[in-house]
Amino acid sequence: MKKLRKLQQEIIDTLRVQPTIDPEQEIRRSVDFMKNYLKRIPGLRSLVLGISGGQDSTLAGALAEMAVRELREETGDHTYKFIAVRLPYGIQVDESDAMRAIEFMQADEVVRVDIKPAADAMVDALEANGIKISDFNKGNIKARQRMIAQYGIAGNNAGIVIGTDHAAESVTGFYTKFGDGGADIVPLWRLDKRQGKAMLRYLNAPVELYEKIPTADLEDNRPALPDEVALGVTYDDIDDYLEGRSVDDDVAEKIEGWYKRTAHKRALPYTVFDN
Ligand SMILES: NC(=O)c1ccc[n+]([C@@H]2O[C@H](COP(=O)([O-])OP(=O)(O)OC[C@H]3O[C@@H](n4cnc5c(N)ncnc54)[C@H](O)[C@@H]3O)[C@@H](O)[C@H]2O)c1
Ligand SMILES: Nc1ncnc2c1ncn2[C@@H]1O[C@H](COP(=O)(O)O)[C@@H](O)[C@H]1O
Ligand SMILES: O=P(O)(O)OP(=O)(O)O
Ligand SMILES: [Mg+2]
Repeated sequence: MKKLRKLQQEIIDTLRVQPTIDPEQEIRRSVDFMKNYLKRIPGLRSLVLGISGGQDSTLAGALAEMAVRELREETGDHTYKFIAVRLPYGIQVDESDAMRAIEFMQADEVVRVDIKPAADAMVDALEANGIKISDFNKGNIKARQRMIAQYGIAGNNAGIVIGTDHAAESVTGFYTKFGDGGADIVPLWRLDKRQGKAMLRYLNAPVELYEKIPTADLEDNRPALPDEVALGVTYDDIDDYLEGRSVDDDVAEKIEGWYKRTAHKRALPYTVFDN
């Protein structure tokens, strides 16, 4: 068998990815993590998460709802809740998927905030100062607007914000820094894309939600652009790499290129003590 690349092993160790998982065990692990976190910090009462209609937020939302439901039953405290947040930029073409996801997870509360007015206002204000905002840059402003909305809701509900970052996104830094990357707890961290899929399958989630093509859907000019097109590498290859399988050298180099370029996203802001 081909020996693992040195950086591949380092990445696997850093992101704590397992080559295989037992979906039931990993569901329990994430749910217990969220329950314990809420129990340990006095005053916290809610979990807040944006639901896009994609795979990751469907999984994180279903696990969050399980966590608060179990907490309510175990403690008798009925103030624990999960708030699902719809954050369309105007009209979202796959709105029905998002609502199907919310129905599947049986969210306690649903809040809807259209991020378009705020995102557009920010772009206009910047452009009024002569700063030309590209469509790509605007995409990151949309993602940060979603973060702001979720923190506004958390602040009003003794809540914390859940992030959906997982190993297959973390390795390429495929998220907006302080946008969807801005969160308080990340219950899917350690899992790759197919492992998340296996967990949704175990939970009997609607197939169309976990077989859906992953997209950040941030750009006006390229709506629903598949992550795999933006990245130039498939999730199957990323998952193989993270599970310690051998992949073609050009694939490994692409993944490692993303990993190195996005190191700053996986770190706290740098200080004079950093190297
Ligand atoms: N497909 C889409 O629709 C779409 C649209 C926009 C963004 N995205 C994805 O979201 C992700 C976000 O894009 P991004 O990474 O360009 O933007 P980002 O905002 O997440 O990160 C870039 C910012 O990080 C900081 N930074 C950059 N290099 C740094 C360094 N070496 N040290 C410290 N800080 C540094 C700078 O502030 C820079 O503006 C990307 O993976 C992108 O592909 C997707
Ligand atoms: N349209 C959306 N509504 C609510 N929440 C959203 C929306 N788009 C993205 N999100 C949240 O951001 C993360 C990351 O999305 P990616 O597709 O991985 O870029 C997603 O899980 C939602 O929590
Ligand atoms: O984060 P989500 O829920 O939008 O899933 P995906 O990354 O698969 O689009
Ligand atoms: Mg998505």
